[in-house]
Parts: sequence; C-alpha cells; structure tokens
Amino acid sequence: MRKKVIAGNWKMNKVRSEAVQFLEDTKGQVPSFNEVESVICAPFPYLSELVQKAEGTPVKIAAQNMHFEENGAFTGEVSPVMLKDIGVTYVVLGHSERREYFAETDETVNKKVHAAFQHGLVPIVCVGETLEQRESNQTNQLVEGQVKKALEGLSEEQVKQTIIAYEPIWAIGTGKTATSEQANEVCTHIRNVVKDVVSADAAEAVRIQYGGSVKPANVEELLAQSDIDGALVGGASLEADSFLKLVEAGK
Ligand SMILES: O=C[C@H](O)COP(=O)(O)O
Repeated sequence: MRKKVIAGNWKMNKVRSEAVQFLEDTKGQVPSFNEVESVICAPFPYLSELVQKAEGTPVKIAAQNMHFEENGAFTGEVSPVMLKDIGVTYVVLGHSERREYFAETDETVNKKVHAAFQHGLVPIVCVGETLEQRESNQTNQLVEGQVKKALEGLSEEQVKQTIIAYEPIWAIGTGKTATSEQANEVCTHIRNVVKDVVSADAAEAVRIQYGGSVKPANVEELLAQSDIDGALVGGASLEADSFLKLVEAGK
C-alpha cells in the first residue's frame, strides 16, 4: 500500500509573515506522517525558518527547484548541499513553469534528480503535456519520454523513493482539471513505463501524484483512482483551511 503524499506548491506567493502564519494555523491539525505525507514547497527565503517551525509536526518542507552542482560560480542558484544543510527534505524538479520560463530540460532534470539522491533529498519530478500535445494524441509518448529521461541511471531503490507528479500543463492554474479517469490513465501509463524500464517492484513502490487545479472539491475522487498516490497543489494550497482539507482527503 503506497502512502499518499499531498504537497502544496506555493510557487512565488506569500511574504514571510504569511508563510509563518500558515504553519501556525495548521499546527496540530495535520494528520500524522504515518497516515499521509504532507509537504509544503515554499520560496527559498523562508525555507530555513519554516523547517524550524515545522519541527515536531508532520509537515515537511520542500524547495521548488535547485541546481545540480554542489557549489561554485552559479550566481542566483541554490545547491542541494544548501537545502540539505538547512533541513529541507523534498525538492520539486522539472515543474512545467521551470521548463517553460527557465529553460529546464529533461537533461537538467535528470542531473538534478541524481543530485537530490546524492544529498538525501526526495525528488518530486514533474511531467506533463500541453493542450496541443494532448489534442494531437502525444500525451503518453511525451510523458513517457520525460519519465524515462528523468529516471535514467537511477538505482531501483532510488526509483522506488522517487515521487512523480503528472501535471497536464493545460490544467495548471486554469480551473480545468483533468477528469479523474484522464488523470489516472496517464498515471497508469507512467507506472507501466517504470515497470518496463526499471522493475515491477519499482513500479509498485513509486508514488505518482496528479497536479492541475486540484481543490478540496475534487481531491477525493482523484485520490480514489488506482494509480494516483497524491496531489501536487498550487492555488488551493495557499490557504491553511483548504490545505488541511486536501491532506485529510489523503488519509
Ligand atoms: O505545482 C502545482 C501545479 O502547478 C498545480 O497548480 P494549480 O493547483 O494552481 O493548478
């Protein structure tokens, strides 16, 4: 039985006081880590403080990106060593917004996934198609390519620990959710790809989230699908009440 993982991706939102207040507001109300994993993916400036505030609670703190090198002349970048040093435990890699606006590629995602494991961070690897690709029936092929490249060179054990987030780009922040059947169909395809290129055990263990306009009103139906093991949520994770409802649904 795969444990569900509900991750709130705040993207570039909230000032410090709002970020801290969110943890205050959810304190004591988030279900235990044994029931569901709950993660907040926060902007870099608050990570250290949020890790400290979340200590002793079931909430884990994630970064939204990182560089693959440990250190060096990479102005403006943040390394896995730095994230690990301040107690971050998860990192989102290859989000479609990084791919679209910041030239993230399948190759850099793969380097980052390796770097994450090297430094004890759990990668949440995002994949997903555009509307144009869906309409021209390229979804499975496109997502398959992204998954294969992202996982290239990992050990079976590392693949088992990886979280893959299937996020159709046309459903992100648009209010258009993929139907639970559409979402599950692609998640099943991803699991089959993992089975083909790694192993049946890895496919059974890997967690696959759905992301794209997930909210309290649709999360239960999505999580009830056979191959959806959680959600990566943007807009609906910004308010404490809404985030708590999402996490509750993961129990
Ligand atoms: O990382 C989260 C996804 O991009 C989904 O965002 P959304 O829930 O606002 O559609």
